[in-house]
Amino acid sequence: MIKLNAVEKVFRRKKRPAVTAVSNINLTIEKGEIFGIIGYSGAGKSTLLRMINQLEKPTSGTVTVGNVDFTTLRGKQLRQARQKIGMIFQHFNLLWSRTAAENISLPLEVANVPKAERDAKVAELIKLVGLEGREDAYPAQLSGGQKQRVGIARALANNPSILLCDEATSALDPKTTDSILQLLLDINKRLGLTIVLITHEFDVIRKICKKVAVMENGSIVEQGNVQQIFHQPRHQATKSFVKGTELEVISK
Ligand SMILES: Nc1ncnc2c1ncn2[C@@H]1O[C@H](COP(=O)(O)OP(=O)(O)OP(=O)(O)O)[C@@H](O)[C@H]1O
Repeated sequence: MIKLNAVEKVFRRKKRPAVTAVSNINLTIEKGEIFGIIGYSGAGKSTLLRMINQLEKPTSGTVTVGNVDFTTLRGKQLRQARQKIGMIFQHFNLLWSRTAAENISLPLEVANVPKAERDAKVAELIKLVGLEGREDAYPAQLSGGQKQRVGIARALANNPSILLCDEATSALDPKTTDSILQLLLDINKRLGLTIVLITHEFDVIRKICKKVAVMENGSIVEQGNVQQIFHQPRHQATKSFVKGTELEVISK
């Protein structure tokens, strides 16, 4: 379980006014759940997501993962705890000089996993994300969807229990988006992984998420079950996200 308690993030800048990116967030994400956070640009979604794995330190409040208060962790302890949280990105963040297999292997190298074990794990992950035959391709030779599959495999290398997705399908066309969402759903079911995703598209939310939080100006303005929010949006921001979305779901 992930629990955010009264979390706030203020960016203080030299000679310019401070920015409150996130204020007083209280959020509980259950183990094994696919949880979506939706909001327009600047709402504070990325900052909130990055506070879960402490890429951003909250200015105040606590972030608890399992029974561990992540906000108190530093150095080696934090690096070890972070291995249980994988992350994928809108622009994939792959190393262009490494093949697909070498990109996936990277976190295992960092964790000092012996070569034979690394190779076996990479082969297993390549299969899991459907990239058989593309192991030796460089990112420049892969489609957007294939690049994101490499990103997902790399994020899963250290057997995390949580996957954070930062606008993971925003750079992809609708068909490829669906195939990546289907893959995330498969992984969630097969591995029991908790998935937290941020997006500005309600389509993404309704296709795979069970619960959703709507953000505006750094705050959560509405949250709950996706179906319920889809049928009865209360806040103006939620209404505008829901408008125009059809009720069609990838087999959950
Ligand atoms: N490092 C930073 N320094 C100063 N301000 C920041 C920093 N990071 C984010 N902000 C500000 O915090 C607010 C929230 O940004 P954030 O990126 O979390 O929003 P978002 O909802 O993810 O939007 P987007 O999808 O455009 O990234 C914005 O006003 C942004 O300019």
